[in-house]
Order: sequence, then C-alpha cells, then structure tokens
Amino acid sequence: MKLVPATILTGFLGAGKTTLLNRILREPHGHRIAVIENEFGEENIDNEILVQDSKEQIVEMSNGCICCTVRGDLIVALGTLAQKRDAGELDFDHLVIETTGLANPGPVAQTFFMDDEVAAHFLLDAIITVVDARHAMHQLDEHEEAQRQVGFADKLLLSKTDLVGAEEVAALTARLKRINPRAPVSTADFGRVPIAEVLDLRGFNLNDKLEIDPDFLTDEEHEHAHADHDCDDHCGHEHAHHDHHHAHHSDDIAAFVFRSERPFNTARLDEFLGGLVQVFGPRMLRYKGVLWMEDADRKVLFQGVHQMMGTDIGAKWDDAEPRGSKMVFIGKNLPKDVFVQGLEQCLV
Ligand SMILES: Nc1nc2c(ncn2[C@@H]2O[C@H](COP(=O)(O)OP(=O)(O)OP(=O)(O)O)[C@@H](O)[C@H]2O)c(=O)[nH]1
Repeated sequence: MKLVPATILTGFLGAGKTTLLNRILREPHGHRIAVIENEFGEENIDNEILVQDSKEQIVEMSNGCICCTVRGDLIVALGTLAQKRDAGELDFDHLVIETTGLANPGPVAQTFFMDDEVAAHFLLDAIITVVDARHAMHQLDEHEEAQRQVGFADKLLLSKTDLVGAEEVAALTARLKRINPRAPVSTADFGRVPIAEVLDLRGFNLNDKLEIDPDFLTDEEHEHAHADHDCDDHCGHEHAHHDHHHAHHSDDIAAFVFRSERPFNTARLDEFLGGLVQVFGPRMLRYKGVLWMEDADRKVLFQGVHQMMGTDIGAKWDDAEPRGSKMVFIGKNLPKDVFVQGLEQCLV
C-alpha cells in the first residue's frame, strides 16, 4: 500500500494550529484526512472546537505531551490507524498530527524514522510551524520551545498578521529567516492558506534535521524508558536533563483545570475574567474552556492568549449530556487559588 503522507502541525501555545486545522478539514480538497490531536493538560478542549465530520478520524491524546511521555502512545495510535486502514475500516490518504504548543517537533518527527511499523505505513511530509505574529517576538525571547519549533520547520506560516503592522511582520520574518533560513514563510491569517502550501509538500529533509541535531536518528528509547511520570500538569521537567531531544519545557509553565457542574452568571464571569487578564495576562500563555452559562441552551467556547480573550457560541447542549463547565489555564506561575476561588464566585 502507498505510504500515507503525514504532516506535523506545530507552533507555540495559541499560535493558531487548531484554526488552521479546522480550515484544512473544511476545505473541499478531496483529501481524506486522519487527525491526531495532542493537548497539554488533562482536558481536551480542542475536540469541542474542531469541526467533526464522520469523514475524519480524530484521535485525541491529552495525557501528556506527545514529544515526551505519550510518545509510546503516538506509536500505538499510528499503528492502530494503519491497521484499520489496511483492514478497510478507515479510509484516509493523509495524516495531520497537531502537537501541543510546548512540544518539540524533533522527537515526533523521529518516530517516523525510528519505528519500523510506523515507517512501513507513513511518510513524514513536512513539519509546519504556525507563528503568532502578535506574540512571537516575545515567545522567541522567552521560550526555547518556540525557537525549536521554528528551527525544525519545513514551512512557517504567520498567523495574526491582521493584528500587527507591516513593519512588525517584516521584523519577525527577518528573525524567523535567521533562525531557520531553509523554511519558506507565508501568511495564513485565520488559517487562510492554499491547501497546496500545507499538504503534500514533500518538504521534510532529513539532512537538514541532522544538521540541526546530529543525533536525530540515534535510538534513545532505553535512555528515557523511565521517563514515564505523569506529565499532565507539568511536562518535560524530570527528563529534560538527560535527553537533548526533549523539549526542556520550562519548569515554571503549568496547567490547571477548573470544573463546575453549576452554570456561570454571565455578568459576574465577564467582570472577573476581564480583571484576571488585566492583572495576570502577561503570564497567561493560553486558556480555553467550554462553559455552561445561565439560561443558555448552547455551549460557550472561551479561549485566549495573554490579554486577547474571546468567546464563541458552540454546539447545543445535548439533553443526555450532563451540563457543566471545564476550563484549562496554562501559564507561568499562575496563582491557581485566586483563579479557582474567583471563578467559584461567578457561579450561580
Ligand atoms: N486575529 C487573529 N486571531 C487568530 C488567528 N488565528 C487564530 N486566531 C485566534 O487565536 C486563538 C488561538 O487559536 P488556536 O487555533 O486555538 O491556537 P492553537 O495553536 O491551536 O492553540 P493551542 O493548541 O491551545 O496551543 C483563537 O482565539 C483564534 O481564533 C489570526 O490569524 N488572527
């Protein structure tokens, strides 16, 4: 059987990966795409945000970061997809893996070369990195993960250029080209990019990656077989020191979840969240949630990056579905108690 081309979609927290993926899934390009979704934190909110259509096979992986603890799960997920395809149970001709915003794409890419079973079914097409034009300068200054995602890219897509001026875009593009002179840079506001610039690029060049990391193809399974601690809240900390491939996720970045089975009062929640981003916005790297609002028969999807917060109307609550809210906050040294107590005050 023909090898299935696989695209690794990466980019820092909130860069616009899911927005781009949604766009790819909606476009009438004739491809049948399987998706592997990986989220930092124990809740998968993207699943609510992602368009779901019976044609797509979406596999969620939200028990840790794909480049670290759940890399074994990635191999299993890829194996299962391949088996089902061979058996005629699934029909897809392309695979997209959306990594967490903190993932190092290196080990994810490595999986396609190191695992025989995976290599027998899939061909790594390209690593595409979405770069948030509004926040990337700061992210590149602060986070090694952001630099590494740019360094490993075969293609760089700039999102959110609608929020900044031409000079800022030019300065960012120049910096990206300095970090990674090989990857072409294009604009993809709200994921608007021709499909030919995303799928079937045949862009992955092993030699380039070996230049960045001469040990790219070194089998190191044995080295971190013991790195199986729970990474839900805090990924990459323990094993960072002994594994140069790993993401070295910043120790002070953590995720926490707020859940409630009571609805929110809209006015109180608006006021509280408004105040929260005023005070903690610079440290709030990413937040998102599915909310149950008082008197609403539809879910409210809420999400943001730093001070930029937005809401959308989601699907109708199913009668059989228990109503409730779940929110994930990813940030640097965020005071969880202040968030949780404040949110509780906003419940009806
Ligand atoms: N103004 C503007 N907003 C955008 C653009 N692309 C994405 N967004 C918004 O940015 C936020 C984050 O987008 P997502 O697509 O969820 O980002 P992500 O990279 O999947 O986020 P994580 O997986 O949580 O790291 C959402 O509120 C999007 O609507 C863009 O080009 N312009």
